[in-house]
Amino acid sequence: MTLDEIRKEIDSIDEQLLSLFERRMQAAVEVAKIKQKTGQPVFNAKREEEVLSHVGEAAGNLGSSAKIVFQTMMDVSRSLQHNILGGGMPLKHLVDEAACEPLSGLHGALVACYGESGSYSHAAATQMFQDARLSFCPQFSNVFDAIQSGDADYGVIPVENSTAGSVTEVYDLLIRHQFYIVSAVKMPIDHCLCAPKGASLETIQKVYSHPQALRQCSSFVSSLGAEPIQYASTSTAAKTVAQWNDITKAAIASKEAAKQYGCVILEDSIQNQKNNCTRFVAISRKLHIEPSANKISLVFSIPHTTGSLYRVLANFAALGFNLTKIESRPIQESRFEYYFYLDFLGNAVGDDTLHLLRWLSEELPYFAFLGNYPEQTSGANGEA
Ligand SMILES: C=C(O[C@@H]1C=C(C(=O)O)C=C[C@H]1O)C(=O)O
Repeated sequence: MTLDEIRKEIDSIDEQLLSLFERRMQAAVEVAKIKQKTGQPVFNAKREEEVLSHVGEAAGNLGSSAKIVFQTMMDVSRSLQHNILGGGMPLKHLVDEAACEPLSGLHGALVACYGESGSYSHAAATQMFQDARLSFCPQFSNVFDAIQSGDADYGVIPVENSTAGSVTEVYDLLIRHQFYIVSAVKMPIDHCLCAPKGASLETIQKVYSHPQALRQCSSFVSSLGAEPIQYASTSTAAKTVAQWNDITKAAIASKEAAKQYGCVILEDSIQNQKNNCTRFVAISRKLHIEPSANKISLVFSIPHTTGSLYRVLANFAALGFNLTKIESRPIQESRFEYYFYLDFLGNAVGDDTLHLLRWLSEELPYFAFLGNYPEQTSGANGEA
C-alpha cells in the first residue's frame, strides 16, 4: 500500500471510531437520565475499573495505550452526564452573579496594602485602584484580617516573583480565607540598598529585608559580605534601619521607600536579574468578574490515584487553554497530599470554560474558583 492508500484507510477507520464514539456518548446520556431518576452519582469507580480491566486484557500488547483512550472517553462521558444533571450549579451561579464594572473605574475603595507606605504593594495598589483609601499592613495575614473584618474591601499583596518564585504564605492564606482574586498587575522590581545617612557600602554589616527580596538580591548581599536578616517587608526594613540610625545596618527596598524614610541609596538595581518582576493581586471577599477578565485562577486537590493530575490537565490542553502557572502546596492536615494552584488564560463566562470548571468542581475532592480577572503589565519601574 502507498502512503496515500494507508492514510485513506486511517480516515475510514476514524470515521467508524467517530460514529462509535458518538454512540457511546449517547449511551452515557441515557445512563445520566436513569441516574437523574434514581439519584445515583455520576461517577462509578467499580464500573470504570471493570471497563478498564477488560479493555486492558482484550487489547493485548496495546493494553495500556487502550486504557488511556478509554479512560479519556469515560472522563468525557462523565462530563456530559454532569452537564445533564446540572452539576456545578453553585459555581455557575457564582460566576453569573459576579459580573461587574472595571475596578479601575471605582473611586475611594478601602484598600489594605501589604507593607508600609512606599512598599511595592503600595505601587501596585495605585496601578489597580483610583484614589483608594489605603491602609498598610505589616504582615500578609494582616491584609487578610482587614478584609475579613470589613476594615478593607480589597487587599493588595505580591504572589509571585520572576526570580524567587511564589510567595507561598499568600497561597496558603488564600485557601484558608476563601477570598477571590479580582485584579492583577505585573511590575518590574528594581531593588536598592539603602541605609541611614553617613553609611557607605564599607560600613554595612547587616542587610534587612523580606526573604523574597533577600533571595532576589542574594548575589549582591554575598559579594558585600554582609549578613542577610529576614524582616517583615522591604518597606518596614527601610523604615526601621532609618529609625535605628546605625551605619552598619542597611535595608533592601524600593527607591521610593528609601526616599520616604530619609535613607541614602548606597547601590541601585541590586537584584540578581535585571528584568526582575513581581505579580501583585487584589483580593476581595466578593467575586468580581469584569468584562476584560483574561486570567482564571483555581485551586484543587486530586484523588490519590495514578494519572489523576495528568487527566485533569489533559482537559485544559484539549480545550486549548494556555496554562500560565501551576503550583502545589501541601495540604497541612494530610501528610504528603497537595493542593494544586492553576492559572490559565480565559474568561469563565465562556461556555466551554464554565462547562469544564463545573465538571471539575463536581468531581475533584477539593475545588475552589479563585477568580477571573484582568492582568495588567505595568511599564513603571517598580517605583514606590
Ligand atoms: C456511563 C456510566 O457513568 C460513568 C461513566 C462510565 C463510562 O463512560 O463507561 C462508567 C462509569 C461511570 O463512572 C455508568 O455508570 O455506566
